Formats: sequence, C-alpha cells, structure tokens
Amino acid sequence: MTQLATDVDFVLSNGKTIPALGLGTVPPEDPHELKEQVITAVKAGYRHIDTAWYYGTEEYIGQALKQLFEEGIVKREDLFITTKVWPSFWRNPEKSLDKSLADLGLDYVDLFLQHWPVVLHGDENGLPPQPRDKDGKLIYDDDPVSGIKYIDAYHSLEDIMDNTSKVKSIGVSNYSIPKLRKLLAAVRKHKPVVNQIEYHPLLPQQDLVKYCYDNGVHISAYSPVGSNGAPVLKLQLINELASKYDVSVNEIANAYHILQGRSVLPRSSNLERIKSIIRLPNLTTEELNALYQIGVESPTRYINDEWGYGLGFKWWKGDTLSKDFD
Ligand SMILES: NC(=O)C1=CN([C@@H]2O[C@H](COP(=O)(O)OP(=O)(O)OC[C@H]3O[C@@H](n4cnc5c(N)ncnc54)[C@H](OP(=O)(O)O)[C@@H]3O)[C@@H](O)[C@H]2O)C=CC1
Ligand SMILES: O=C1O[C@H](CO)[C@@H](O)[C@@H]1O
Repeated sequence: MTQLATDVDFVLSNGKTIPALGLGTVPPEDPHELKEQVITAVKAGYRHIDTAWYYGTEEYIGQALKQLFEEGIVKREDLFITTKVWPSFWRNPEKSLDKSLADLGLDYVDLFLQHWPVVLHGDENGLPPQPRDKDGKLIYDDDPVSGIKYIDAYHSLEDIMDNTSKVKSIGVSNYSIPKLRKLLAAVRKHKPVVNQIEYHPLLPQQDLVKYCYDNGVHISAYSPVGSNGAPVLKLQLINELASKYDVSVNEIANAYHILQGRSVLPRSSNLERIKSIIRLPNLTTEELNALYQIGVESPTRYINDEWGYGLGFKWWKGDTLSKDFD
C-alpha cells in the first residue's frame, strides 16, 4: 500500500517536529478562496500550513482555523503553522508577528521565519512592503551586499523566542550559503531550525542543501512545481514516474523532497488537487538521483524577486553580482 505524505514528520534540531507536507498560501486572485483551501487540506490530513504577513491571506486562514476548531476537526496542537516577517518590517518583527497572530486567531505559531535576509525601508507597520524611490528602485535600509542588518532582524526573532511564548521555533527563508554562514557565526542562542528555499528538479542546489544539513538546518522546499504554470510537472521523467507508480505528477514532485528529508509546500486553488496529492510513492534512490540530474545542466529559478539580487544565490535571473559573493 502507498504510504501517505500526511503521515510523515521530520525532527528539527531543537527536537520539535515538522509535518512533511505543508499547504502553501500565496494568494490566489481572490484571497477569500484560502478559507476553503485550508479547510479542504486539513480535512484531507494536512497538518502544516505555510503563510506570511506579506501574503495578505492570514485572515482567511484564521477563518478556516476557527471553523476547524469549532467543528472539532482538529485541535490547535495538532497543527503546525508557519508565518514570516517581511524585510520592510525588519525593525519590529514582534509587531509583524502580533498582526499575523491576530489575523490567524492564534496565540502562537509553530515556526516564525525571517522571509529574506534583506532589510527594506518600511514604516513602523512594515509599509510599504516594496518601498521604491522616484526611479522605481527599491529602498534598502543598508547596502544589500555588505550590510548585516538582516542579522539584527534575526536577533529580534531570538528575543521573541526568549521573552515570549508566541513562537515555538524560529528560522529563515531565502538564505544562501554566504548569508547563512554569517548568520550562524552571529547567532546568540537560537540557531535557525529551518531554511525555506525554492527547490525542485529544475533547480538543483545540492551545495546549499548539504550546507544546511551539515549545520542542522532543515530544508523546506517552496515552489515545488516551479510556481505558476507548474513547469516541473511537464518534465518527461516526472510523467513517467507518475505512470509507473500510478500517482499524480504532483505526488512525484512532493516525494522528491519528502523521501530525502525535506518538507514541501505545494499550493493549489483546485480543491480536488489539494485533497488528492497526499500519497507518497516509494521512489528508488536511482530515480531520485535521476530527478536531481535533470536541472544540473541548466538550472532555472522561478522566484527571481528583485530583493533576491546579490544574496549570493546561484542562477538568480538578472543578478549581476559575483557568484563568489560573501
Ligand atoms: N519563502 C518564500 O520566499 C516563498 C515561499 N513560498 C511558499 O511555497 C508555496 C508554494 O509555492 P508557489 O510558488 O506558490 O507554487 P507551486 O510550485 O506550489 O505552484 C503552484 C501553481 O502550480 C499550479 N499547479 C499545481 N499542480 C498543477 C497541475 N497538476 N496542473 C496544472 N497546474 C498545477 C497551481 O495551479 P492550481 O491553483 O490550478 O492548482 C499553481 O498555479 C507558496 O504558496 C508559499 O507558501 C513560495 C514562494 C516564495
Ligand atoms: O513568499 C513569497 O512569495 C512571493 C511570490 O511567490 C515571493 O516574493 C515571496 O518571497
């Protein structure tokens, strides 16, 4: 019998567990749809929801959670909820967290992530999320290459861990090896337990994954099918494996991560899809390696946001900074 992805958990470096399959919540055109997506996912067995202040979807997730708790479908402690602080809110991550908690209707999150190792010039409410000068250029609060204020922002997450009960664990997202190296050297007490990054067969980045593994940082893979348009699902090998194991292409894309110890965060507006992509086919080591090899020749990153320039990632479209950035 095929195992279920919803039955798999991983242990983080602080001893807490993270469910392998998490629902992504980047907003669809109509963010109200998130409520039904979350209810559908939890009823199908998902226990992990990935969100962020930046997505503007937390109030709809909160409505779903309220209903699920009231109906007795799950209890708060059954779920693993992640939220994130956006770069423009870097001066006061606790305020960002408080807004997220209020919208989610929760008194704690399981994981609070620094969304990017970048500091943007927002006001005390993190607005605007993308501050720009009159020429349309992003306004940073430091130089994106040499500045280390992103580490100050991480220290604020450590303070929240120490002084409140609003988070169970803290971590990071979109950290490259050079950024992570600097952060790990500067951590006061609470190492990041997770690095959430784009990862799929068209974007192999074993060096970053190995660095995280060696340092006890769990990888959560975002955009597992390559985001909008789902380019990963068009790969011939993914389709062949789906036929061989009699599962959907999405389940192969998820299994690629889960079988290698990474949690994975698929998103869908299609309720049938959310429900049906929970099987975990037992791919062989050779098949996992073959999936990895697909992108080695010409890797493609689909989340190439401007604030990712110069962070030391390989293959960032439009990034003119040196690959040897440190
Ligand atoms: N930390 C970070 O900076 C980031 C975190 N994330 C997190 O990761 C989550 C997932 O990443 P995301 O970029 O949203 O996208 P995904 O890689 O999960 O792709 C979702 C898209 O793929 C489509 N899709 C999925 N399956 C199929 C299929 N079988 N056929 C056709 N289309 C399909 C979906 O369409 P449909 O709706 O029709 O199913 C949707 O448009 C996010 O929602 C967010 O929670 C994402 C980006 C950055
Ligand atoms: O989490 C995120 O989602 C958006 C778009 O997918 C990206 O900018 C951000 O990091």
